[in-house]
Amino acid sequence: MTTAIPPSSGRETVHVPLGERAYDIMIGRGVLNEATARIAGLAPGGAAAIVTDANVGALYGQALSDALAAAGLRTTIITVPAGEGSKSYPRLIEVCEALLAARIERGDLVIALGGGVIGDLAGFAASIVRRGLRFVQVPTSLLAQVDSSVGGKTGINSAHGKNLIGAFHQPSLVVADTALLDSLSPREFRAGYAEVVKYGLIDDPGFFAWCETNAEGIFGPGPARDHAVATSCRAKAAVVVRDEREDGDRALLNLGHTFAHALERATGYDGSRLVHGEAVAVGLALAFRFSVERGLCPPEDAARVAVHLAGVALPTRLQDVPGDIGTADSLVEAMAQDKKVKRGALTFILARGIGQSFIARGVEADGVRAFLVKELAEA
Ligand SMILES: NC(=O)c1ccc[n+]([C@@H]2O[C@H](COP(=O)([O-])OP(=O)(O)OC[C@H]3O[C@@H](n4cnc5c(N)ncnc54)[C@H](O)[C@@H]3O)[C@@H](O)[C@H]2O)c1
Ligand SMILES: O=C(O)C(=O)C[C@@H](O)[C@H](O)[C@H](O)COP(=O)(O)O
Ligand SMILES: [Zn+2]
Repeated sequence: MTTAIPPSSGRETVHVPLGERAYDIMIGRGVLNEATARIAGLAPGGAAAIVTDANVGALYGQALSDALAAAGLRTTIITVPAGEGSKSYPRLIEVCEALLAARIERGDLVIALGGGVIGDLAGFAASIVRRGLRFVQVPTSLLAQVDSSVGGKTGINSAHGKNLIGAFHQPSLVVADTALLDSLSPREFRAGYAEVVKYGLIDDPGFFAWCETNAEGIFGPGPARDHAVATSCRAKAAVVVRDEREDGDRALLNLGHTFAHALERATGYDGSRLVHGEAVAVGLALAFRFSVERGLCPPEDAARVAVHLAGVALPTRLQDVPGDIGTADSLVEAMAQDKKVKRGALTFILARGIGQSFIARGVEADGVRAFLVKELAEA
């Protein structure tokens, strides 16, 4: 069933001031409708290749293609299977070849229409085809609207680990139409919510408290949802502008991710067991408990984080991940490929409390292993 693009209502624009790579994030219910003219204006008389997955393409692909064609662009739709498995070498080759076959030129556009998988895959393809095509992010999952569509990290997975092959390539525009989230499954909505909560935990305790009070509203189609998306985008944009290529502060956005990525690798990127946002939820809870164990964080704060995440039915313990996730040794082994590793030493994002996260370099693997042994032994 094809779903029409909803009519426009209230909206907000967050600007990402990155010099010649600056762009806007348009946010709100129905904002895609009015954005099509703006997208077409980026490549007048040119072409747009819409890269999407089978689920999102069936819902919104044709409507977006028709709207862009009406605005004057020649359009092509490139569809890959839904799910993390598409962040792979074979799918990357497929998308690159399809872009070339469609004669997408340097002045044309790649449109990533989908969740974070599509944004990462299409963005990476855009960064390498003809040595760089411009791309527009049209994020359709909560996770993509609050996180992955902003900041220019693109890439695919390797058997060695998450996102190990990729490039920084900023989009030219991000269009986050919150009405598109109406068709997202409750499980995927929850997963995206973990990345929303992350911003509060990094440095905004007031936002975390607001999430605790407003979770129900955020999960529904109303102003709380739009506020959560806009606040998240503002928070991410501020960090990215300070440190575009993760030489320092940007690593804070990786709160929970050293654990999360190890778990995703341990589950073979099998979304039926664990999707990224769920892995992040476990990772956030672990990062806070690890911080408590190291005497950094009050136990009440770690408990509050876990209670909130579990309260919206997100996993918070290693035991919540279905199936075999290996041992403390194999998880630590996976962490050795983390991109934050420096001279072989692990880097973690730890916390002195809710909203007081910091970058901890040189964390000994033995301490992490002992912590994981203890966590795995919990009933
Ligand atoms: N680049 C970054 O900065 C960054 C940030 C966070 C996460 N990520 C990456 O993002 C990926 C996860 O993204 P995700 O959670 O969006 O997963 P996803 O792209 O797999 O989307 C989740 C599922 O929801 C479906 N879907 C998406 N939008 C829909 C809609 N509007 N209606 C119905 N179904 C819809 C998809 O088809 C898919 O089955 C991971 O690979 C993660 O590593 C990247
Ligand atoms: O944008 C960032 O920077 C992030 O860390 C956001 C994360 O939510 C996201 O999952 C990102 O892809 C992880 O980055 P990575 O460099 O660890 O792969
Ligand atoms: Zn993430």
